[in-house]
Amino acid sequence: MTYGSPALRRAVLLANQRIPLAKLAQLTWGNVSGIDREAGLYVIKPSGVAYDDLTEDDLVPVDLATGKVLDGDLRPSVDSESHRAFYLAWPSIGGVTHTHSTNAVAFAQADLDIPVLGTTHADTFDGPVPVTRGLTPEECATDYELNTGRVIVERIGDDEAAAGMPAALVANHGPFTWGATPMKSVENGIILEAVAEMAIKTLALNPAATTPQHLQERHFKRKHGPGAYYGNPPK
Ligand SMILES: O=C(CO)[C@@H](O)[C@H](O)COP(=O)(O)O
Repeated sequence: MTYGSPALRRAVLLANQRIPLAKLAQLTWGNVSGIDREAGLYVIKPSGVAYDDLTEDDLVPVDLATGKVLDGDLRPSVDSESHRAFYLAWPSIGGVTHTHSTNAVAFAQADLDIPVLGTTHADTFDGPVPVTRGLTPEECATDYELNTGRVIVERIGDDEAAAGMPAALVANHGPFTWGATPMKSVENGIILEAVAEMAIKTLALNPAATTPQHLQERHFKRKHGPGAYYGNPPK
């Protein structure tokens, strides 16, 4: 029995192959998954496999409820449990991406939210892209990857909030992004890296740079619809 439809496997393969094309990761420092909620599973990039060598058959099917591998000899990405935490928390998402893209990781390592410094950011993210709290020693010692996902869910909030803020930075680690499809989650990773680089350059030119709230909201609602959620969960 093959777990995960050919269409899902194709979508997840193409999304993973977009990571090196968009220069979001060195080596295999990134992974994408996609979910089939009816089947109660998601498929994810296998751990350590080069993007160039990746095939649809290599993708690892994982049981959503238990996190157990359903078939095959390859290990799922080490971040599988983080992906699973998002699928369990947010029913609307269909894909998750994790990368180590340089500028987003710089903000995660600096323990800084990515501020809204222009409409490029506001078009996609409804406020500053948050950095999470650090994991406690206990959270690091047990269920590390699941707890990594949990601190993001804790910081972002419910399904509606996750739609308005499809990204977060894990403190001292790096970005996770999500979306309605696997490819959308990668595209949100591409946008995140772009606005992180723009923010670093903007703040280097003018440390006092800001964007008026009314302009931020206009652009976010223009992109997401007038009724779209706006207002990143308060710290
Ligand atoms: O976050 C990390 C390591 O810090 C991971 O994303 C790895 O960089 C990729 O691991 P695999 O997906 O190959 O297991």
